[in-house]
Amino acid sequence: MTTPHIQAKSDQFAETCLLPGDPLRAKFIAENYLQRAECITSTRNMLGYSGFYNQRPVSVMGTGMGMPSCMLYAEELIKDYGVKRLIRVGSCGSTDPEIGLNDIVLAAGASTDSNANRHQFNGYDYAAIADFDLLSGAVDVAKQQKKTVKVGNVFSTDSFYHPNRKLTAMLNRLHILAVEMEAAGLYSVAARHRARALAILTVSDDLITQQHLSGDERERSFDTMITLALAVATDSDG
Ligand SMILES: O=P(O)(O)O[C@H]1O[C@H](CO)[C@@H](O)[C@H]1O
Ligand SMILES: O=c1cc[nH]c(=O)[nH]1
Repeated sequence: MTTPHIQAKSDQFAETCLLPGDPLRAKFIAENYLQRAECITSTRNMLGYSGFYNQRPVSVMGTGMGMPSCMLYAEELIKDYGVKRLIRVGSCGSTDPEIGLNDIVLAAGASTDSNANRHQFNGYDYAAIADFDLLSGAVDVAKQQKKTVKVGNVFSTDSFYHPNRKLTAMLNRLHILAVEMEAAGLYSVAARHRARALAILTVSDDLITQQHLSGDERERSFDTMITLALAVATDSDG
């Protein structure tokens, strides 16, 4: 069975899927990290692949930018393709002076300026949180791999170019570590379907010092995050 947005056959996705916003980052991961990777969907150029890492099946698919796009793909992957673990591998802007370019943030929770979760929750405020097992698994794997990660709250925004000029300072006051555009929506979709989700993020923009990675680096670097996420994805306890 296909969906309007995914042309893969129903059995072609692994139970664990990495989800970068950028479909070309999905291609980069598939071609450089997976064994026997096969492109299984390209509808709207939203590339998705399945292959193996450490002999275990894993998929990777782009979600596009922003919550509406990410939530749509997450919903179809879970409901129509049986994906059970969704690990976002995204870029983010750091809002904490202790966190700089290329640092890794694990989004334990995701605050938001979006109404996307209120639509599902009668207008109430939903506390969007990562799956605890995936999160604690990622912390353990990071320790094994001797990688430093920061764990905390992030801010999922609908506006990359945010109208609030004081946003960074406001988020820092509430100890929010970074800004991105999908985690809050991904977490609510996963929770609604009793799937597991975690956002692992790499800092591409230091919003305090105004240092930025290039577009090419956002597509083709991030080895620290990718190898962490793949180890979590293929963890035998998963
Ligand atoms: O690098 P990705 O995963 O796309 O994530 C971040 O980058 C995009 C904005 O440049 C948004 O999707 C944001 O969440
Ligand atoms: O949403 C995002 C992603 C990367 N960098 C940002 O500043 N914001």
